[in-house]
Amino acid sequence: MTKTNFTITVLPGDGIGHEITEICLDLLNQVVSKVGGNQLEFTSFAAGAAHYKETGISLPEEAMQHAFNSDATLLACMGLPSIRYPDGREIAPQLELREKMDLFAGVRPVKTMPGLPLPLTSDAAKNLDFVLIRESTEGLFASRETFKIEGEGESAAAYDTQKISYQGCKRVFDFAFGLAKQRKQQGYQGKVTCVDKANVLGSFYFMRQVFDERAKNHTDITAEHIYVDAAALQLVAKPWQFDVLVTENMFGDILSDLGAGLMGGMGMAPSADIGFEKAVFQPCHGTAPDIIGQGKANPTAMFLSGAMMLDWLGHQHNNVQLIKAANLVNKAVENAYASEELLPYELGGNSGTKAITDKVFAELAKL
Ligand SMILES: NC(=O)c1ccc[n+]([C@@H]2O[C@H](COP(=O)([O-])OP(=O)(O)OC[C@H]3O[C@@H](n4cnc5c(N)ncnc54)[C@H](O)[C@@H]3O)[C@@H](O)[C@H]2O)c1
Ligand SMILES: CC(C)[C@H](C(=O)O)[C@@H](O)C(=O)O
Repeated sequence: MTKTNFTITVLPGDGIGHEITEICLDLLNQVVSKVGGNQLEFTSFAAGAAHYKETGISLPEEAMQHAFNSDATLLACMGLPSIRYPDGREIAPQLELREKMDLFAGVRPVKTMPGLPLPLTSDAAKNLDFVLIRESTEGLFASRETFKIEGEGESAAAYDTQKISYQGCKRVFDFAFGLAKQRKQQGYQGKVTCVDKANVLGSFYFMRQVFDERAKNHTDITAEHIYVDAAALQLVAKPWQFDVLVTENMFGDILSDLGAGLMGGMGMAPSADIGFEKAVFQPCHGTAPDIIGQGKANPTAMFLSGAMMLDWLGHQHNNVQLIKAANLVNKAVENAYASEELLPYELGGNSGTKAITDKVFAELAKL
């Protein structure tokens, strides 16, 4: 029997997370009841930098357990630059979730919305549609808790060590090829581009060899490599050449913000961290300390992350209504921007949280 009741762990986090979470839950409830047949049960937990400041704990065990046992987790954003662990690093429990739940594929779509004045003005750039897959459990982030400083004073040196494992590469490359295959059936190029720095670092040469080995199992998909510096150039010069990009954790962190820039800002960029069974959905953006409490937070990335969650749940459970609900959210957002009535603050306009939310709900009601 098809599953119809879904438990969702909700982590509003810090900063603008509190301004975009409730409205996203309202949107998801509305769209799910519109298509009928399913129910979402949300349970919210405090976690993040402010919670750490108050309690000394960034991610309560109860929240972690709930995330492990629920059908999916929806997270807004966490971290505040003024709140840090004693070693100077910021509070970032989203990294713990990715690692402990083995969410190795950070899926970060770059899809532009017609109707927005984007930084790249060529016609091709107005219709970007590619996906960056960020390996999310190892890479340079792997040593974040064990970094060391050797020596003292002017002879001190700090070391972070990158980890690129065979298994870590294999699973994320297979995921990328699988996604390219699915997309090819929908008319996309059928291409995976591995982004590395194999001209300088042995760990990336190792990663490239695993990529080439996995590519042999997917001969219907074009496999290519690009160095990360060249990728940064090409993402600005001709981003439409890409279909699926796959890369190391830190490179993916950086390039996905570049991708957000192509879409019109952080408020437009959704993401999903996906493992073999579990997944966490959250916008790419942070807590935006510069705009907290001003009504300027763009909820679009959160809405689209919620849609990614519905789509993932739909495919996991063979539930066509949830896939339909995801498509409706995507369409409502697209129509909202296509109206040319919205211009988010990040693009120099004055459409804030309320204006964007009202427009998306109005467009959803018409579908
Ligand atoms: N996934 C996450 O939870 C996540 C991601 C990035 C940064 N962070 C944390 O957030 C804090 C701030 O980091 P930052 O300033 O480097 O990145 P940020 O993404 O919070 O902000 C970068 C810029 O984008 C704008 N912005 C971001 N989201 C927006 C939205 N939805 N609507 C409108 N404008 C938006 C901000 O106002 C700011 O000018 C830090 O503590 C950082 O560690 C968390
Ligand atoms: C805040 C930070 C820990 C996080 C990351 O580096 O993964 C963020 O930049 C992201 O892109 O999700």
